[in-house]
Amino acid sequence: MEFQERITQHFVDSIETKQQSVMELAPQIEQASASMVNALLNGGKILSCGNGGSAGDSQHFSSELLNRFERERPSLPAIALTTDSSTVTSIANDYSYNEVFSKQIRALGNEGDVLLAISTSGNSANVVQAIQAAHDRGMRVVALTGKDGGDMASLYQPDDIEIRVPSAVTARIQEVHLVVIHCLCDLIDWQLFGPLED
Ligand SMILES: O=C(CO)[C@@H](O)[C@H](O)[C@H](O)[C@H](O)COP(=O)(O)O
Ligand SMILES: [Zn+2]
Repeated sequence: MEFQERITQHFVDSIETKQQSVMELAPQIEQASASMVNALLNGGKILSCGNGGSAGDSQHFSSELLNRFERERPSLPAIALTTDSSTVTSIANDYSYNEVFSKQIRALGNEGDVLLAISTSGNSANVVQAIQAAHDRGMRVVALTGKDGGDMASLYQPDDIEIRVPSAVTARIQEVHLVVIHCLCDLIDWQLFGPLED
C-alpha cells in the first residue's frame, strides 16, 4: 500500500504542478511559439540542447518538427545538438564538456535561428555556453527552466523567452517541459498550416 500511495502522490504532484504552470506560463508559451514560427517563416531553423532527461526532450522536440506531430505537413527544420556522439565526445575530450553545444552552435547557428535551451536548474554550464554562442550568432533563445532559473537567468536578451516551471523538483519540471514542448509543436502547426482537420 505504501508504494501505491507513493504512486498516487507522484500523479497528484504532477497534476498540481501542471495546473500552476498553465496559469503562470501560457503567455510565455504563446510568445515562444511565435518566435519559432517567425524563424521558420524566414528560412531559419531551431537548434535544441539539454542534458540527461532534457537531452531526450530536445530530441523529442526536433523529431516532432522534422518528422510530424499530429498531422500530415512538410518537414520543419530542427537539429538536436545532443545526438552526434562523435562530435559530442570529441569536443568533450579535446576541449571541455561545457563546450559540446556551443561549438556546434558556432558552426550551425545563423542569424534568425532559435535555440531551444532546456535545463531544469538553469545551471548546466554547457547550456549556459550554448546561450552565449546563440547570442553571438544573432539567434533568439527560448529557454525551458525551473527552480530559480539558475545561471541562465541573467543571460536573456529582450527577444528571448524564458518558460520557468514553478517547481523545485526536477522530475516535476521535466514533466511540465514535455507538455510545453507539445504545446509548441501544436501552436507552430496551427500558425503555419491552420486548424487541424478531423
Ligand atoms: O532526468 C533526470 C532527472 O529526472 C536527469 O537525467 C537529469 O536530466 C540530469 O541529472 C541533468 O544533468 C540535469 O541537468 P539540468 O536539468 O539541471 O540542466
Ligand atoms: Zn528524469
